[in-house]
Amino acid sequence: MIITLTPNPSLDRTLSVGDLVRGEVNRAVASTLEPGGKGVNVTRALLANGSDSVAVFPCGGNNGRLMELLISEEHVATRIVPVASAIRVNTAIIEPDGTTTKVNEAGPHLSPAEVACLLDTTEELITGAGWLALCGALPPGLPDDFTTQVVRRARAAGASVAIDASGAALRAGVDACPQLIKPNRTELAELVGRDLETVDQVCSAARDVIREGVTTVIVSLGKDGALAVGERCAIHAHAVAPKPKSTVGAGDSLLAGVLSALDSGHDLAESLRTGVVWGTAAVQLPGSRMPTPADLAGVHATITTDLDGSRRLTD
Ligand SMILES: Nc1ncnc2c1ncn2[C@@H]1O[C@H](COP(=O)(O)OP(=O)(O)O)[C@@H](O)[C@H]1O
Ligand SMILES: O=P(O)(O)OC[C@H]1O[C@](O)(COP(=O)(O)O)[C@@H](O)[C@@H]1O
Repeated sequence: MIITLTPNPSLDRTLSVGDLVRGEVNRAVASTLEPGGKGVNVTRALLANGSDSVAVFPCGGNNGRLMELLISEEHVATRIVPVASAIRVNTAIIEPDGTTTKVNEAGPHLSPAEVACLLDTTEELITGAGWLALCGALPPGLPDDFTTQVVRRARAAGASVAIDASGAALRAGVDACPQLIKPNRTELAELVGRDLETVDQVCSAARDVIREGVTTVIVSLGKDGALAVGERCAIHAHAVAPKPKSTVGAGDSLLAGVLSALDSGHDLAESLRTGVVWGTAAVQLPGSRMPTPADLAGVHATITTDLDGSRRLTD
């Protein structure tokens, strides 16, 4: 069982446009509205592929009512913590060449009582679960050490912890030594405080984080695939997306695939391969739709431990 915690969920509006012109009226040629937020997406992907998962998140306001409706239409298993303020709407604008511009709202202020309820609800569910995935930005006003508190409670309950966050929240999470983090290249560069241009530089940054007490670092690299780095290994997996439609949710799908395989007892290489298949399948779906087994069937990932360290990364 994999529990996800999304402290700042969202309604995800994805708009496909012709070439985006700043300062002009741009007409959408297609649009989607989906329940979102990183952990919510991880649970959506897991459930769509037969893995057990429950999404924990705060939900309030008119946006929250719509979120609950969309979530129930998709039969997503949830433990919702009711809050007074409205959850956010995040907008992604996709141009014909795939360029994606995201505008993410800050999200609601949660009261101390609401934060305590979110922590207690999560703690109650993780007892007996294999993994807790703590995913996405923190809403305003939530202390950065929220991440640290979550990791400590999960470990005390015997669950392994995966974090997909950025900035100060990721820093605080790393300080509590989770089993796994899933930064993209930009997030890892921010964490270690230096630019990462090559495979070797990414591996060396991941090893710095591992020396701090994280067991595994999965670095998502867009069209370059993903790297898994552990204390004694570095593995690269890659798959081609011939017809990319939307990268929104690809990182969440990748993390879901990795956790699904790890939770089923697979080794790190097979788990990375699974994650890259799930991430690449998500890229070929509109909006933040999560892949089903039929979507995964056509994707084949290659995997290697013979890394081309000097290779410059493209994304
Ligand atoms: N254009 C693409 N072509 C093929 N695979 C992709 C592409 N973009 C993303 N992916 C796959 O999805 C995964 C997650 O995407 P990425 O954009 O790196 O994550 P994030 O959304 O967290 O920044 C990648 O590791 C890769 O496997
Ligand atoms: O919590 P953040 O960092 O603002 O990100 C939230 C957004 O990320 C998403 O989970 C998509 O994430 P990825 O594209 O990284 O997989 C959206 O559903 C959501 O709008």
